[in-house]
Amino acid sequence: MSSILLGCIADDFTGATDLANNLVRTGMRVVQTVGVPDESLTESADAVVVSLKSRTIAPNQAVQQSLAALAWLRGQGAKQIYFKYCSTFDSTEQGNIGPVTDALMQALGAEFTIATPAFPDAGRTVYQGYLFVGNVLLNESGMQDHPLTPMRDPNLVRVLKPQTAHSVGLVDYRATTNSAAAVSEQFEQLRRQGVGIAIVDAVGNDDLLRIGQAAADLELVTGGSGLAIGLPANFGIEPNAQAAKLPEPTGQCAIVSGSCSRATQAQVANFIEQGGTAIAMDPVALSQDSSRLEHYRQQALSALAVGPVLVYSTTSPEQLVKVQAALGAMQAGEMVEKWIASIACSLVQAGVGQLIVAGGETSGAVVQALGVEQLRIGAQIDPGVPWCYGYAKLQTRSIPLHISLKSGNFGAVDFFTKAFKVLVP
Ligand SMILES: Nc1ncnc2c1ncn2[C@@H]1O[C@H](COP(=O)(O)OP(=O)(O)O)[C@@H](O)[C@H]1O
Ligand SMILES: O=C(O)[C@@H](O)C(=O)COP(=O)(O)O
Repeated sequence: MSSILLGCIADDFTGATDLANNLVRTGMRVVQTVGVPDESLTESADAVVVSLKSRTIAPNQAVQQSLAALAWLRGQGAKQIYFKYCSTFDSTEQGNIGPVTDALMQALGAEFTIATPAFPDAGRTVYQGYLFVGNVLLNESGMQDHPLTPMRDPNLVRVLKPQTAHSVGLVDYRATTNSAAAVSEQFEQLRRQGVGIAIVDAVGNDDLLRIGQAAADLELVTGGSGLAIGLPANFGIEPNAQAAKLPEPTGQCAIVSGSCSRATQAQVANFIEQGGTAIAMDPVALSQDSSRLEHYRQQALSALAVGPVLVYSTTSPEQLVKVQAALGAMQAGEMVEKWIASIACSLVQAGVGQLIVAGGETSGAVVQALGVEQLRIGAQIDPGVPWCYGYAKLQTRSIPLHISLKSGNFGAVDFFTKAFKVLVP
């Protein structure tokens, strides 16, 4: 097996498919693994994205898992390492963006790296170090109400500083809108000043291409998935339509959603408006009476024959606050993830062959419960969200499955209906 070029570590599962999607679109052959594989890669690939579920776990565990992923990727010959986190810089006060970046830098002997969450195709831009989502600042975008990582400061230099032992700097738009040479020059200047991590402005894809070119010699790059569009060219790779071909879809269609992001809320509402069958979970009632889970499961299984069924815990910020007050934020998150994962497994066992999962944490829980080990990346549905293909390993069965892991804030309002149409051959 030939060596891989780019080794990627993603802090959640939707983020991993988002990155894999951008790499495939720029011509790389990509394998996405679920967790760190036990064995060497068995197929040829230009890049491997190791999906972790490390965004909101304790920093020391996130570091440990990321270093294990790094060791495996280096074992596959990776020439450059890419740490992928959310384009909305999702982190708690402790991390995990800072601690994981520090640990990877140390392990790689890297004195300098970049932090580039910008993803203009999905409306995430960075200007003077301030992160915008669409036309509003990060802290006005709904991310201030995120269940696990509320983002209340849009200034990324300020957000990153308390999370890292390195000095944090900024490469601003004057360099990134100018030329790759100007960006390289800024990298050098900051490095000389003792800066270890530079937030990098980017408002358009051309900026990302220049940043990518300037980053060719960095051992480690970090960011959202947008940065990926500028990297394959450094390895002489060009776009190639064949890279996104998947087998034909089979089975019934279902959606499970534990995402409380604004975009998902609108997508759930739209699915219901269009007449789709939707089953709402009530976490507080469920925590008091576990038999409700069986009730939801039976409802979902009976509805499958009629058309795509949606099972969701998606709720408004006001409701979320109430549930979290009753159950605790992290505890509620874990319980809901477990319940949704359990229903997803039943749906797949009952014949669902096309499954959409909304929410990064939720996707991690579902993919792990399904026993999926590896995913191939197919056509993009909306920016940042492709269809993927893999095998669920449930009891003794290996079940082929098309699965789409939708980041909370990604996707058009009709995503839950449109996605299945994209898959039709
Ligand atoms: N109704 C709810 N009450 C409390 N927590 C919830 C509820 N619905 C979902 N959650 C939790 O909120 C978190 C959502 O995170 P995630 O799946 O990454 O989606 P997103 O980031 O789009 O909101 C998960 O841990 C999920 O279990
Ligand atoms: O970079 C992004 O925005 C996504 O790839 C991502 O990581 C989103 O996470 P969730 O909103 O938790 O799905």
